[in-house]
Amino acid sequence: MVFILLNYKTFDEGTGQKSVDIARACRDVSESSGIEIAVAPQFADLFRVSSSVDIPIFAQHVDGIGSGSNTGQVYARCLREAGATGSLINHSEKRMTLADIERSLLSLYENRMRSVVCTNNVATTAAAAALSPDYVAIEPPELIGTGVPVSKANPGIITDSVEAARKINKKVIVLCGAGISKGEDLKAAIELGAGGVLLASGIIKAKDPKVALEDLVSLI
Ligand SMILES: O=C(CO)COP(=O)(O)O
Repeated sequence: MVFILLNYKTFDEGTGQKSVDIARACRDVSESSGIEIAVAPQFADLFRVSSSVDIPIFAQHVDGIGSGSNTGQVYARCLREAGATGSLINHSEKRMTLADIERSLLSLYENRMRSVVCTNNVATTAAAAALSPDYVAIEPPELIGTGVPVSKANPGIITDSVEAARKINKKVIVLCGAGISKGEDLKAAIELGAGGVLLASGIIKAKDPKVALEDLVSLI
């Protein structure tokens, strides 16, 4: 089953009430297409979105900490209480050490939440797969936010990542991201062996996000 995860980053177009409007567009397109579309709004919008729209909601980051003296850190249980059912870990814009990635993953397992570990190349994909997250998302940093789709600019990084992850842990699903926005980008990603995509600006900053989402799923 194809999985689409929409990362809101800190774009104004997905901040505050707009986070709910975009989540509603995702729900509508998910219902009409039958494709799972999840959203990753900012922390402070998680509860707002989960209170309004019934789709899978991810945080953009989680720390591997528990209850206690951890001011300013992001606690998995609090994310779950806010309505999140999963989290990104190690996004290129929020890099972590391997040890911290593992701790964050453990905090998600403990709270029965889904995990997406982002990676920047084939070697880090293999390392992430060894930690058994639900998904690894390969995103070449140089293509993020460019509108140039990874599935066209660097298809080899997707096929090599899928192969590397499969060798280490067959259960891990590989997503890809960076520059994905069109139906042809998603179709190419699936043909290259990805289980779905992680994307942001092409939808969040589109004039009409719902129309952009309809295009994204149109060839699946
Ligand atoms: O970083 C990304 C998603 O997490 C990709 O961003 P863009 O879709 O804007 O290239």
